[in-house]
Amino acid sequence: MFILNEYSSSEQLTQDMVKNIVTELKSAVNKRGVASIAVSGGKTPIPLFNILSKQQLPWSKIYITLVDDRWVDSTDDASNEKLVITHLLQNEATLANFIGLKNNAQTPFKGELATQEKLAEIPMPFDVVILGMGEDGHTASLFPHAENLSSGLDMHSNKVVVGMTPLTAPLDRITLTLPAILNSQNIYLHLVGNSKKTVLAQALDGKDIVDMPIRAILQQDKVKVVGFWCN
Ligand SMILES: O=C1O[C@H](COP(=O)(O)O)[C@@H](O)[C@H](O)[C@H]1O
Repeated sequence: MFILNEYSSSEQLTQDMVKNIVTELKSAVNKRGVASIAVSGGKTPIPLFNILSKQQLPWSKIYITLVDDRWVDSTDDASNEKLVITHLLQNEATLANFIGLKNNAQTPFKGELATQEKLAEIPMPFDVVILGMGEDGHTASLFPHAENLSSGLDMHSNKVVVGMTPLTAPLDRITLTLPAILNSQNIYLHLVGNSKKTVLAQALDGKDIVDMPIRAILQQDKVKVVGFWCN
């Protein structure tokens, strides 16, 4: 269940994604009193965060977490938490409830349980999960051929997060597991650039999830996934 929306400008793409996110979060607050969203890190979502942060929403009823983070301090430039603090938890969105994935454990593997306990505060299912994709076919921090990938993909593990040591990128990570990502009303895949479109075509063309973990998102039938792409 994957559809791709293509845009001729990044401004149009951002506007449309923001419109969809605002609609879903407002409707969730109206229905259950609270809403939740899990966002990606990386460079792609920065313009989206800047505009989303200015929207009039009942932010104090909205819970925000990350789909993944590098196991670094939240003041480190490589931290996705730092990115969210700098670009999303600003303007109107300073009132939002943010729960990060990093804790004080020495490694993400040792920190899994404490993060899972923190995340118990988040209203589930997520109303929106925003995913990105790396040029190696990773999404969140589900990395191709990583030692712990099978644990992240296990639909019966009862784990919300797992540690991950990528073979194709630096730094240990913590990531939402596949069942946690799929426990969402909406999944949006945010892609910018021609090279990401080529990688997407490769992902749609094959079946091996260990080669390209994004396939576990694109080729499932539990949740509709909407792609937003522009060059
Ligand atoms: O490592 C990561 O990369 C992906 C893609 O990042 P981008 O810079 O190409 O947008 C991102 O979705 C993920 O959250 C991040 O940790």
